[in-house]
Formats: sequence, C-alpha cells, structure tokens
Amino acid sequence: MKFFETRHLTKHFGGLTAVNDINFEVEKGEIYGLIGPNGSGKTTLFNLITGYHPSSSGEILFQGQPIHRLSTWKICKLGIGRTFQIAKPLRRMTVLENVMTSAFNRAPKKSEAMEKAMEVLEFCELASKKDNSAKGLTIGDRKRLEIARALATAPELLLLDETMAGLTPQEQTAGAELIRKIRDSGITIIIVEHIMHVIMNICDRLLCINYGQEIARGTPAEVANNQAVIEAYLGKE
Ligand SMILES: Nc1ncnc2c1ncn2[C@@H]1O[C@H](COP(=O)(O)OP(=O)(O)OP(=O)(O)O)[C@@H](O)[C@H]1O
Repeated sequence: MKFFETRHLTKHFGGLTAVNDINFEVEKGEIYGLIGPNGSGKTTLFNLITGYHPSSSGEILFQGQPIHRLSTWKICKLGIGRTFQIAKPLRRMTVLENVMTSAFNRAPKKSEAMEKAMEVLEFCELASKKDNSAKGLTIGDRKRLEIARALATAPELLLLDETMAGLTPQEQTAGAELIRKIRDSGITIIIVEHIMHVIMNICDRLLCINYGQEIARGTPAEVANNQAVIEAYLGKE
C-alpha cells in the first residue's frame, strides 16, 4: 500500500484548468517538494488534498483510502494537517490558546489539549511566548505558530505552504531545521516553497508543475538541471 498518492487529479475553475492530470506518490518519512512558478497550481493541489476544493476528476489516496470525497475535518482526523500561505492566527487569543484549538482535534478534554499544545510549543521553540497575544508576533513567530497549529492536530502527513516566505536568512535556516526535526519525529511532509536553496537542501524528491501540469520530477539535482524547469522559471532564450 502506498502512503500517499494522487491519480489523474484534475481541477477546473470554469474554463481554467488549475490542476491537470497530476499523478504523484509520497513515501512515508519523505520530505517531498512541490515547486512551480506563480499560479502553477501548487496551492490548489493542497486545497484538493485537504478537501477545501472538490476535485473535478481523479483520485487522492491516503494510506490506501480514497479521501477525495471527504470533508476537510474528516481528512484532518485521518491524519493530514496543513499550514496556509498567509498565516491567520486567532488574533485575540494567546499563542497557547491558538495551538489548543487545534489540539482539540484529538484531545477531548481541555487538560489534554493543553498538554498536547505545550508539547508542540516546546518542539517548535515557542513555549517561552505561550502567553503572548498572537497579534503581536513577528512574521517568523507567526509562521512558527502556523506550523505549531498544524502539528497540534497530530498529523501523519503535513502539508507546508510557503512557511519560509518573508523570513530572514537566519530564520530560514532555523525553519529548515524545524522541518527536518518534524520529519525525524516520524511525520511525512509535502512542502511548497519558492526559496530554492531551502527546497533543494531539505527535499528528498521534487515534483515541478507549470500551468497545472507536471513538467519534471526527481531528486533536487535532477529537477534543478531539467531544461523544462529552467525554461519555466527563466523563460526560453
Ligand atoms: N478559487 C479559485 N477560483 C478561480 N481560480 C482560482 C481559484 N484558486 C486558484 N485559481 C487559479 O488557479 C491557478 C493556480 O493557482 P494557485 O494559487 O494554485 O497557484 P500557486 O502555484 O499556488 O501560485 P503561487 O506560487 O503564486 O502561490 C491560478 O491561475 C489561479 O488564479
């Protein structure tokens, strides 16, 4: 049984095909990168996997189970968590309360949710800010909180959507370390990221899409040297 796969996954928005016949598999324990120029369909792919948009056709299987007709909350319960490109914490709540709201996905009691949230905050090195209001956080900490909220749902597969955008080089290095630590804790990762040196360093394999379609796949070195990928990013000579 494959850990995660899509088969002929397609999404039309009216006359626009945002995701066009995408087939890929992710093995348990991998960091799998999804790259492509702006508007190529990466976030739409995440929205299909997590049930935010219904697919037009094709299948998504998680641990052998079809999930493409399930609601967002059922997909989350099955063990797929995600972050959003634009982090929107619950601004009037503290950092701890934000993470607790996600922990309630599996922890029915408040004390259990708090315990899980604290464990995640320690893991993400945010515990010292647990009582801070979410609205006062720096971009770096807001991105970390976004990851912490996703981790608190206890996912087996975590989708990270541009968690490095807007970070300083030092924060990017720390962010990459956190992503590796998440993988080492047993969570499989699919990551969308535009910062190429990060993606090339942390991913085991990559899929590159353009206009919703696959243009290349392979190891970071294979994809970086692929002519179609170079042209998609830089244009033809
Ligand atoms: N809800 C929607 N309704 C109509 N069109 C949409 C919708 N969501 C996305 N699109 C379109 O689908 C295409 C793919 O968009 P998507 O956001 O998935 O790209 P992306 O690769 O994530 O881009 P970026 O790297 O800029 O975040 C774009 O042309 C976009 O305008």
